[in-house]
Amino acid sequence: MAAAQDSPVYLGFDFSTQQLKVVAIDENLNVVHQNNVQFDSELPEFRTQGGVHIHGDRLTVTSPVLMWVKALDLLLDKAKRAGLDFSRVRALSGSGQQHGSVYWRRGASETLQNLDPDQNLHQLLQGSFSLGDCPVWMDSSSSQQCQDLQAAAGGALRLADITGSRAYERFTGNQIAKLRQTRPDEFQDTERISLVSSFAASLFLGGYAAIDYSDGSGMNLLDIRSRSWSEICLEATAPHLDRLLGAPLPSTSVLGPVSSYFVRRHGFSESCRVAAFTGDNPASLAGMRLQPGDIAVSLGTSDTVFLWIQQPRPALEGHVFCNPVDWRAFMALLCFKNGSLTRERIRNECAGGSWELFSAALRDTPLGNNGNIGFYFDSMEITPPAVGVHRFDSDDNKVGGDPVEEVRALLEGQFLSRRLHAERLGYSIRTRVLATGGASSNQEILQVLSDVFNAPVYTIDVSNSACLGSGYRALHDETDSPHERDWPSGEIADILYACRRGCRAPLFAFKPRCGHVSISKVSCVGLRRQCNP
Ligand SMILES: O=C(CO)[C@@H](O)[C@H](O)CF
Repeated sequence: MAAAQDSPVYLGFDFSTQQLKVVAIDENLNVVHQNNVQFDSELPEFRTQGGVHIHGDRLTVTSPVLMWVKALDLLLDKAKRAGLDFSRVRALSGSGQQHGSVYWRRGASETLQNLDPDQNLHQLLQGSFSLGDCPVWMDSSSSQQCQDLQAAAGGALRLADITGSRAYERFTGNQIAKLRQTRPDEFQDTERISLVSSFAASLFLGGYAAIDYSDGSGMNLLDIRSRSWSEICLEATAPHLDRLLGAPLPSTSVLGPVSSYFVRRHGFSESCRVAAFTGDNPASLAGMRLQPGDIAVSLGTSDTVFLWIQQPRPALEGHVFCNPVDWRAFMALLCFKNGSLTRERIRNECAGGSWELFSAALRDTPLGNNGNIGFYFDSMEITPPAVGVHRFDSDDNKVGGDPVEEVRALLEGQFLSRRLHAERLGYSIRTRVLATGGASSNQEILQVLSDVFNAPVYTIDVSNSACLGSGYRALHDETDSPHERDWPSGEIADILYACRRGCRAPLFAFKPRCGHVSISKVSCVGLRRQCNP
């Protein structure tokens, strides 16, 4: 549905691991434009694989910050050429892969405030970063710093109680500690540290953007109850770290108007507002408008299982973040590093690189895969901390070669693991599973998910809820003065919607304001196999 040419639009950006995406929505929440830049194929000069560089130690994983900057230049040009009129943009927000960190060189603030509209960002910011290759969420090289932080906090459980998580290698505080110890000159030359989300917001603001509570919860530095930096954690990480981070803000904050650079170079309106950016998973939670009892499964580079909770229950596994929508609430999350990259490897090896053959293999194999299952930790897994490929036959004997039908063995292993770890944390799946992320557009993969979780699976019309959630947040948080807004209570409207299999079934859609986003249901076949990965 094309919006009227002069009606306002709202932009949601997502700086994710493999690509930069944008979704434009109108006031009725209809998607009027979406676009993306794939890092590997469209910016080959950075020579990334899956958007990252995996270093020789197989533990250190980084991404070039200038690749993200150049991707934004490219994306804005692509969107403009495709006809998106930036003067209609009333507000924008966005998300970034969580935990990654960006190190602004001394003097960068001055550069950000005085960008020359005749040049692109990539040229203007060439010398603005004290560290060119940024640690990202796939890094697992900061184990020593994790041990040091846990010792300083009084143990793993104490740290989890303060920050929502025990120490994790990918969490930003431990990465900062490692950088200070191993790259002291670069660290000394740093005047500001951003998350990927607040780095992206800074580009649009023309100045350093605050870290929001929700994404800041993924640093092992923020006290999730007081929503302020934990003194114990800051002191254990680096001296005067609060000055480098700036004060955190509510995720619903409006940070200010877009910078004059975007007005003069890209035709944005001077009144266009920038709402706080947040992490990709918190943005997905906003985009999917979870209801109590829902559980969301994001099938992306990482797979995540997350849900909206009212009270924090930190544990030694999984994470509790401040809620991005309601500052009084929280969100629980489990992260599984071996997600789409592992599915793509098995697609390449067992289905000739074709998703259609991958899906056919799932259609042609029975639930439970005749007892064959596998756990594929191509790189060091986060949940559980394990590595390697482990296949089992129907007698639970470890088998070396490819088990019969490895495609189903992979998916049932992945989804059983996700369900088991969620239930171990007390998050039982009571109503429905909301799926998002790239793989959520594959019907056969969703069917396996539905079977394993023994619950109906719903998807939303765009497989990228983080972008959509950011567009919703831009629409909702836009205000005349930067202050915190409560998210509206969404209406659950009961609508009849032909699910993809043609049957008509009463489904729920959320209907914030006057629009609605349709969702489709994948029927639940029921679980016939229990296995303890
Ligand atoms: O580490 C994660 C969450 O804790 C991942 O889902 C990243 O956010 C992916 F970008």
